[in-house]
Amino acid sequence: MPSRVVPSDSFRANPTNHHKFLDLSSVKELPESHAWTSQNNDYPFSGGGAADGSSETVPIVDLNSGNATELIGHACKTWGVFQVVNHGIPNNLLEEIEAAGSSLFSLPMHQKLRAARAADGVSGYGVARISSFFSKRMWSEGFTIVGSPLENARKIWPDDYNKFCQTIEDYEKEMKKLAGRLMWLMLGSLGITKEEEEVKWADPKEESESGSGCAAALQMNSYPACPDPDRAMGLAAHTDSTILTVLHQSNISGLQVLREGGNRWVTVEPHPGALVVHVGDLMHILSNGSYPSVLHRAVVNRTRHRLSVAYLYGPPPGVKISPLSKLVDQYNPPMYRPVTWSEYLGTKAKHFDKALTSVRLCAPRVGFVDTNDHSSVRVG
Ligand SMILES: O=C(O)CCC(=O)C(=O)O
Ligand SMILES: [Fe+2]
Repeated sequence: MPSRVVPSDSFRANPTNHHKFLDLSSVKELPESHAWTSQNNDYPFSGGGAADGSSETVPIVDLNSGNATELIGHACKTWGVFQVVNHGIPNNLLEEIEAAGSSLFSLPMHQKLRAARAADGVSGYGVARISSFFSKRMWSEGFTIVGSPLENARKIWPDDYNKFCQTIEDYEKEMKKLAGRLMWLMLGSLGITKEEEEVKWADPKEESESGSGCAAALQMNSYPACPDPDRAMGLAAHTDSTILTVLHQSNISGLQVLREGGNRWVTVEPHPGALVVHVGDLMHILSNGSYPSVLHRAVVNRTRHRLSVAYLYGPPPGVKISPLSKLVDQYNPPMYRPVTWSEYLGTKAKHFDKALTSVRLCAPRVGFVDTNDHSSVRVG
């Protein structure tokens, strides 16, 4: 279990479970409430991967390669996302977490609802957290774990919660190590080392047994097969409010990222054993705008149930995140004001796609493409 949890008040600020639950796996025709049109999203609705005639794909980085730092830095600058292989997470653990997700989401609705996320709660079963910003509903369900999964797992499986909890615990432990390693590779590529006083909070030595004091949450997502996938949206376009996110997707495609320039969605094709890494908004701030936080979404398909598990990695509570001073000089003033994770989550819950702009101190330099200005995304 992560020893510290995500500051929860800000999650509470955005109650999203007010919708009535619909058992998506039993619906034979797409209801109007779930039918999206171009008015619900300003970005090109179709496209993604080979179908659009482009061969451009999200970079895959081998963590064993001698130049992993450079490759990651380049991927972060140009895409804000990459896949990693040879990441050290055992395959059987990836299979186990997927099986844990399957066993949870395939339960009858009444059983999942025993752990429904309360309107003012942080953990549990419910609709996507960003739902309140959209007038149409998404074709997905989720289960959020902040801190121990025990309480909710017990509600769902009163006599049989151990296996689920053990898998979550094992997975989070491994993810924490990997996320820390990835963060240092990302920062290393910007010339930031563990010696820097400013990033001492991220140093594993700062906290004895369980790695750094960084906090995390686990988000399990389920996208049932959909009778009309071209008009449905699994998870609407967003950036993650994290330092970075490590995403495990089942071997069914659905994740798409907006390519720099903002006019093309590219599918992140599942690659055997690979994990997807997103640059989050807080890494964008730390890098003083060098690394864009990737805008992404999940689309659905007609025949197969897709699962994903996102490990949302952030700084310890109370730590102020601001552009690192090594990346700031008279020509590159700090683009953002300092924020804690909790503060930023509160801002995101209020301003959604305008959250980064709302903590911004100065506009990007002339000639610098602001890949993080998503304010043209129409919400709700
Ligand atoms: O299901 C996916 O591929 C994306 C999930 C995601 O973006 C999230 O949980 O933040
Ligand atoms: Fe995401």
